[in-house]
Amino acid sequence: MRSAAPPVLLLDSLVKDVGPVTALDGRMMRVVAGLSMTAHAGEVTALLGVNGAGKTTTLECAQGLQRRTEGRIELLGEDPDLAGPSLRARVGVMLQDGGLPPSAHPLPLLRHIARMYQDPWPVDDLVQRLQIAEFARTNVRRLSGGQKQRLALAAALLGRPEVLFLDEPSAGMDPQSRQLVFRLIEDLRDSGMGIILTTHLMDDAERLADYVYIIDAGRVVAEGTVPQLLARQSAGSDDARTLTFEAAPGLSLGLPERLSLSEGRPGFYAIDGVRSPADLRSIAEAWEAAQLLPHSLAMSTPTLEEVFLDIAAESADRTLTEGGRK
Ligand SMILES: Nc1ncnc2c1ncn2[C@@H]1O[C@H](COP(=O)(O)OP(=O)(O)OP(=O)(O)O)[C@@H](O)[C@H]1O
Repeated sequence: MRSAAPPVLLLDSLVKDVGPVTALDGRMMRVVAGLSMTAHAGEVTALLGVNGAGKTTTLECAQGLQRRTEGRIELLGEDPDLAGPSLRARVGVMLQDGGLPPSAHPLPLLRHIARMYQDPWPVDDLVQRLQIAEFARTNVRRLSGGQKQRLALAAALLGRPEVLFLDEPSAGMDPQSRQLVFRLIEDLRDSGMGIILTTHLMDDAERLADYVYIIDAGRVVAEGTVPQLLARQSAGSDDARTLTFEAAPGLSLGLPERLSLSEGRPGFYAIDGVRSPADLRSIAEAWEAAQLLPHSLAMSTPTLEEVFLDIAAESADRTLTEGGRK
């Protein structure tokens, strides 16, 4: 169940047109096409979508960095296009390209930004949590992508924001930096901050997100908690598993209808819909009837990546059908 408290961000039927676009003979292009979502305090809300799905544009409209074409936006209860500096001070933003001055050094930069706030987050604490000391003597221009991201995150947190926007937070990060940043995001969420992030990485969403919106062509095509989205793939049951095994190519098995056999690469099989030990017995009986002992076998639950690919394919089919009907 999602929190009953008012959302920290509400988007209602958001539309954003950009252009005029030369490739469209000077017409406008609809990048966000009626998108609705909410994000709550103490939760990580993830916008998941392929490159170009409209995630960054959506969040830039939400932050008041781009003007919407239509729809309603409430950020901490205010319209970001009409709000003054008091709203900005309650919102932290970490942009994909960092947005940091290239000639600055990390510590003076953080101290300078901290002075803009009445009660800033102590710089030393952020430096320690994000291990910034190890690159403190390097100017922004020479930092690696992951180091820039860590510095940008520290800068976004200095004002102790109530809402934090993160655009692709793990882009360019090595596994250690990613762990560091993810642990901090989890601590921030547990302390009650509302965190909204975009990503096209399923692992990031699976690890961090309390609620996921899957975005395609500027629209929400699926939403839910990660377990809810995974259950969707298993025909509504959280318990269904897939049994994969290797055997000679071109096999056919006499399985009950509820168990479906597919062959991916030749000789690599998957049986979807395995829900009980009785299903395993049916599979073993089918193998026995075919005098087959698999070379290897494994049981797994569907991954968010499989769900995402499935939803993306459904969405593409729908777009084609709708296009065909026009
Ligand atoms: N001002 C603009 N003029 C023309 N096209 C634009 C403009 N702004 C965005 N787009 C296009 O709109 C689409 C959505 O862009 P957006 O950056 O919001 O996607 P995204 O989901 O954040 O992608 P990524 O994961 O690559 O960051 C893209 O195809 C982009 O090229």
